[in-house]
Amino acid sequence: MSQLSPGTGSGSPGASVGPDFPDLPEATVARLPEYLRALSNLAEAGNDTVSSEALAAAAGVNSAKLRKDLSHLGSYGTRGVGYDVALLVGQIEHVLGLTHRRAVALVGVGNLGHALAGYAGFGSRGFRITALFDADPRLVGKTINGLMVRHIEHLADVAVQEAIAIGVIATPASAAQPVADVLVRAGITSILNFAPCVLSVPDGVDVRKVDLAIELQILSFHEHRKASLTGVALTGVAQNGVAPVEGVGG
Ligand SMILES: NC(=O)c1ccc[n+]([C@@H]2O[C@H](COP(=O)([O-])OP(=O)(O)OC[C@H]3O[C@@H](n4cnc5c(N)ncnc54)[C@H](O)[C@@H]3O)[C@@H](O)[C@H]2O)c1
Repeated sequence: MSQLSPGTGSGSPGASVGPDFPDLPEATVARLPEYLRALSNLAEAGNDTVSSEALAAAAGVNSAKLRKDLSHLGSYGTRGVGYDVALLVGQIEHVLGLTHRRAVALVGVGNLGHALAGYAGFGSRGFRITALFDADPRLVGKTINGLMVRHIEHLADVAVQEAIAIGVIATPASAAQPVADVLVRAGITSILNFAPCVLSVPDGVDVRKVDLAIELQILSFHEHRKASLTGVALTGVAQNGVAPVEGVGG
């Protein structure tokens, strides 16, 4: 991992951000992993510095937003040079708590869980799946990617022994709440839920949800809107002989 230097960006006017960044907007936090991914690619390609415009383009955001986000970290870059890639990687890793790899437990090793357990790419991004659990006796004892599937009833003990930091739920929705309860009782306070349901958890437990169907439904909405705008424009041509407006539906 890179050297940490939070708040030491050149030109930082008094870098008021504290070590825990209590005032970092949630939307900024959500974009930091994108910046980190882009910076890692730039570093791999041999870049020592990067302009805000180039980094913004690589991360898919506008450069004013990127500069504002990075200013929260006390990172302002250097005029005419841009940002120091290694320094910025270190700052973002520090803010995201990625300076040591966190142990992740995956519950439910069916179709989705099996694919997640077999994915080798998490390691380079700060995580390692270290424990697999299922309730199906036909799966318990099997090995996936070098890890043995254990019965969910052993989760509490394993969570303590192996310092599990994050629990991932990939069970059917009907089992997700009881599994979340097991994770919470085991002292795990961060849960990533793939099951299509809302989990009820005590204060202090963070739940994030991944739902491809929701993403597809949002894209469907945009498709629907583009189609109806095109329809309106075409109708305009047919009825009025007026050319459709360019760039609709962006
Ligand atoms: N978020 C997404 O985009 C997305 C995409 C695909 C699937 N999913 C969801 O992911 C979940 C898993 O899908 P799948 O296709 O892998 O299902 P699956 O049926 O193949 O696998 C589910 C696994 O969970 C295990 N399980 C059931 N109850 C359990 C319990 N109490 N404790 C531990 N393990 C238990 C089962 O034995 C099984 O191995 C579903 O909720 C599905 O809707 C989400």
